[in-house]
Amino acid sequence: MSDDKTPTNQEFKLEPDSELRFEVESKNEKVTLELKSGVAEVFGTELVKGKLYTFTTGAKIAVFTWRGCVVELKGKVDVSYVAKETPQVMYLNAHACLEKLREKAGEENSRGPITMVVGPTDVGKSTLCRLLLNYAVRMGRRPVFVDLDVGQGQISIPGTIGALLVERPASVEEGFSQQAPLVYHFGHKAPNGNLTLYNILVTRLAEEVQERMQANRRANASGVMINTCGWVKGDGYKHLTHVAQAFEVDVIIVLDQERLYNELVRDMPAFVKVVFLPKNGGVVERSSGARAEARDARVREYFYGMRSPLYPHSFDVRFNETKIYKIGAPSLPDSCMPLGMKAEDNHTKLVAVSAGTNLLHHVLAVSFAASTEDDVIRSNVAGFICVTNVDMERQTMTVLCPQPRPLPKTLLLLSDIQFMDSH
Ligand SMILES: Nc1ncnc2c1ncn2[C@@H]1O[C@H](COP(=O)(O)OP(=O)(O)OP(=O)(O)O)[C@@H](O)[C@H]1O
Repeated sequence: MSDDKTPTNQEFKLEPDSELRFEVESKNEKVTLELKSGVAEVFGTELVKGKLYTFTTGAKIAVFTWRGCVVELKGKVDVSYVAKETPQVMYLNAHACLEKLREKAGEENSRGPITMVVGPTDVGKSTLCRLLLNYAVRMGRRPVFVDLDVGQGQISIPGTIGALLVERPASVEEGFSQQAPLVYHFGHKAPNGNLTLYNILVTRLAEEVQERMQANRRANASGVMINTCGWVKGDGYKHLTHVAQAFEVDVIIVLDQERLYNELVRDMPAFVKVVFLPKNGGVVERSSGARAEARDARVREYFYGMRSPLYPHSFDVRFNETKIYKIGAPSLPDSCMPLGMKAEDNHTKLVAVSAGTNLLHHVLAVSFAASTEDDVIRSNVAGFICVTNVDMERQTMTVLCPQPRPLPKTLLLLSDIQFMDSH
């Protein structure tokens, strides 16, 4: 293992069935990867020989080869080593089993496998979803990717859940293409921020995904891959069983935790296949600081792009031109609630938010709901804006917005997610 942090220009010869793992940690660092010969892939996406792939600070990458290859890394990597022991063959077997179910679904014109990947934090759930989706799409499938991880998800920004039709393998550097995802606003970075709302949104997303799949035969036979949060104990476990029920899952892949595996085998109906897979030893544990940075980076990416830059607009909006709401009022004991209402109802209550400094640096979701008459909670969102300045004297706020003014005349939903625009 090398972690001397000196600039490197290293060539690695990888034996079949091994992987090169590396991390870029230093600030403002760029590392390029090039496949010199042989065949290799990064989380299921094949590398193109001679193409330079650039990775920046925070990247934790594994280059895996089935048949052997030579790769070169240029730049300062903080960690780089070759691992011969990986669970890749088991992951490939899982893919082969899913493929069988897809073939059967194609022949019978029925629904392909609905697979959910679960496990504690930092076991490689997102990476396994990406790998299995990439393998599926490389076989000509069009699976749907559902990301329920509101903290470290791969679709849209933190504080949301969403779905995406995967039509091509993920880009090695940028992940899956974010064209036209279906996104619901949750507003918290963990499901326990409002579990009642989270479960409602999961049910809503499941219904919508099902509907859209029925209209697309190829996607229907390809099935769904669901990524979940690493919250697996107590209420966390209950929320997983809710997801399984809402999506009517066929397969649950449990990464790393035997206890969770046994609980699910015990509690799931017999037709749900619960499979245990070991985690890849290369998966990197992330501190809460690193998680917060990753969330920040996702919001920045939403507004400013990643490799191909985006140019968001910044303009002033008068307070009286906006309708801002928040979902969920503070909890009250049942005894304090009006007759016939439960404390839970408060969690889904739409509360008007008066504009002021309370909005500063907050992300606001632009809902498709035009008024409170609509089903605001269950409406998906068109996009996001961020409040970068508040002027109480002029009663205006400055917003960062992907589109030029004016803001659509729909409701704005306040999120707990904050973003400091340092551009
Ligand atoms: N084989 C590997 N070698 C090196 N790094 C890896 C490998 N597999 C995954 N990683 C990295 O480890 C980190 C954590 O992986 P991942 O996000 O898949 O875990 P997770 O279980 O989904 O995490 P979370 O608990 O946040 O949902 C990611 O940065 C990923 O790029």
